[in-house]
Amino acid sequence: MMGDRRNMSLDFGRCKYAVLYPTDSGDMNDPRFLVYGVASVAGAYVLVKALSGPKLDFIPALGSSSAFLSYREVVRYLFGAKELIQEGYVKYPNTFFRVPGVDRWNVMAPGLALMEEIANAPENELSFYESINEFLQTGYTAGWGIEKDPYHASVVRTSMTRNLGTLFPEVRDEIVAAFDDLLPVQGKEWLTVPAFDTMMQIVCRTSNRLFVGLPLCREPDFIKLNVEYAMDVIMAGQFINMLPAFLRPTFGPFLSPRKRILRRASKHLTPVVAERFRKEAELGDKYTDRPNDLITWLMDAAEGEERTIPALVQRVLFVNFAAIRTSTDTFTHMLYDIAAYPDHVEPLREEIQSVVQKEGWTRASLNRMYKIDSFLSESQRFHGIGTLSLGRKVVKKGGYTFANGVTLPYGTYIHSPMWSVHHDPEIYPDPDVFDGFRFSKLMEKEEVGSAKFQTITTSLGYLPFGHGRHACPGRFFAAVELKAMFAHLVVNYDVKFVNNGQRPKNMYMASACLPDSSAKIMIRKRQD
Ligand code: HEM
Repeated sequence: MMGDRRNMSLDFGRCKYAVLYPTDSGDMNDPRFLVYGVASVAGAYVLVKALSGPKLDFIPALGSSSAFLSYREVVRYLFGAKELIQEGYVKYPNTFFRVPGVDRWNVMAPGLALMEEIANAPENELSFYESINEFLQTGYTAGWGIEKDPYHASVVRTSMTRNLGTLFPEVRDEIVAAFDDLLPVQGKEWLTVPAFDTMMQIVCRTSNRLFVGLPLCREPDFIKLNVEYAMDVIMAGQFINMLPAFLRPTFGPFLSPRKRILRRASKHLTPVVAERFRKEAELGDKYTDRPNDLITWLMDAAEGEERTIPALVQRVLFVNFAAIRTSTDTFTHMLYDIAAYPDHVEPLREEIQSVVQKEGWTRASLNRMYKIDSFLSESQRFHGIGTLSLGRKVVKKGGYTFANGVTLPYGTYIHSPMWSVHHDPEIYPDPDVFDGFRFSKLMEKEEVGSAKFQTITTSLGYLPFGHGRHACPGRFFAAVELKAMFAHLVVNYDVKFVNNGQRPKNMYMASACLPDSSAKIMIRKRQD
C-alpha cells in the first residue's frame, strides 16, 4: 500500500511515483533536501546532455534556452508538465518549441500539419521504437529479443483483435468473477477499498483470461508478479536512463526487475508452454484442440530464437506490461469520474439495460452502448494517461525535414502535446467541462454509432492511443475490456468517494498523468 504522500516515501520498491510535498522540518530528512537534490542533479544532467545532444538553438525554448539555466523548467516539467506545455501551446500554436526533460530537450510539435507528418512518417526516419525502447530501456527491462523483434504488436493487432467476439463470453465471465471476488459487497453495506490496487487486480485477471486462460489468470502469484512488473518496468527504465551509456551494461541488469520476474513467471508458464510444444511435436496437424489464447497466437507468429519457451514467457510478460498499467490507469480515471459526476449514472444504466434486455452481453451488444463508449472517450480526453503522445526520435541521418522546411537534427526527441490538443476550445467546445456524453451526442448528430467518434478511432484531435503507423494495436481489446468492466460496474454497483469527498487529484509526473493510486473508494450493491 502506498504511504501517506506527506511522508515523502518515494516507495521505489513498488514504484508508485509518490509526489514530493515539502514539510516544515529542518533536518536532513526534510524533503526539501530531496527536492533540491533532484533539481541539482536534473540541472547538471541537462547541462551535460544538452551540450552533447543535437543542436536545437534555432527552436524556441520554454524558460531559458541555456541548458544550465533551464533547470527551473526541468523541475516544472517533472512536476507540472501539463501547465508548462500548455504555455508553449498557446505561445507557439503551429511551430516547434522545446522543453527541457531531465536529460534532454523534448521538442513539441503542435498543430495538425506537424502531427500528421509525425504520425505517418516512416519508422526509419522518425522512429517510434527507438524512442520507446530508450524510454523503457527495453533491452534491459524486457530483453533484447523484444527490442529486436516486436512481432507481438502484429499478434495483438491481428489474432487478438480477430478473436475478441468469440472470446467475449470468457472476458465477461472473468469480469463478473473478479468483481465478485474483489468487491465482496453485502446487502446495503458500503465497502471501502483501495481504488487503484483493486482495479489493477481486476484488469490483470480479465486481461489474462484472454492471454493465458483459466486457471492461471486467477493464480494469485501470477497476478501479483504481472502487477509488479507493470509497475516496475517504467521506473527501472528511468533509473537506467540516468546512467551514462558505458555503465549500463554493468548496472542495467541489476536495476532491472526482468530476471527476477522472469524466474517467477517461468514457474507458472513454462509447464504450460512446454506442454503445447510437446503436443505439437506429437500430434502435428492433428493437434486441433489448441487453446485459443495469446500463448498460441504468439507460438504461431514467433520465429527462430523467439520460438523458445523462455522467449515466449518473456513475450507474455511484455504484453501484460503493455496492457495492464495503461488499462488500469484509464479505468481508475473512469471510476473516479463516475463518482465525481453521478448525474451520468441513470442515462448509462438505461442504455445498458435496454441493450442487454434485447441482446444479452455480447461484443456486438457492447458495440451498441454508445454512452458507455462516449464516457470512456471523454475520460481519456479529460485526463488521459499522459500529457504527450506520438513520441518519436529522429533517426534519419542528416535530420528529418518537415514540410514547413524545418530540419530537426538526428537524435532529436519529438512529441505532440496531447493534453493541450484535448483541451483546445477550437477542437472541443467547453474543453474544461467533463461531459461523459460529449462523443455520443456527436454520434447522434452525425449518425448513431458513427465510428468517427468511437474510442477506437484515433485522429489528430483524439490521441490517447496515438495515431497513424504505431497507433496502439491493443486498443480494440482495451476498449472491449474497459467498456465491459465499466458497464458491469455501473449497472450493478453504486460508488462514492470516502466522506463524500472530491475526486482525488491526478498526479502529474513528467509526461505521465496518474490517477491517485492511494485513494479509497466506497462501493455497494446497487440500491433501487
Ligand atoms: C487504455 C489502454 C491503453 C492505452 C491508453 C494505450 C496507449 C498506447 C499508446 C499511446 C501507444 C503508442 C502509440 C503511438 O505513439 O502512436 C501504444 C502502443 C502499443 N500498445 Fe497500447 N494502450 C492501451 C492498451 C493496450 C493493450 C491492452 C495492449 C495489448 C493487449 C497494448 C499494446 C500495445 C503495443 C504492443 C504497442 C506498440 C505498438 C507498435 O509496436 O507499433 N496496449 N499504446
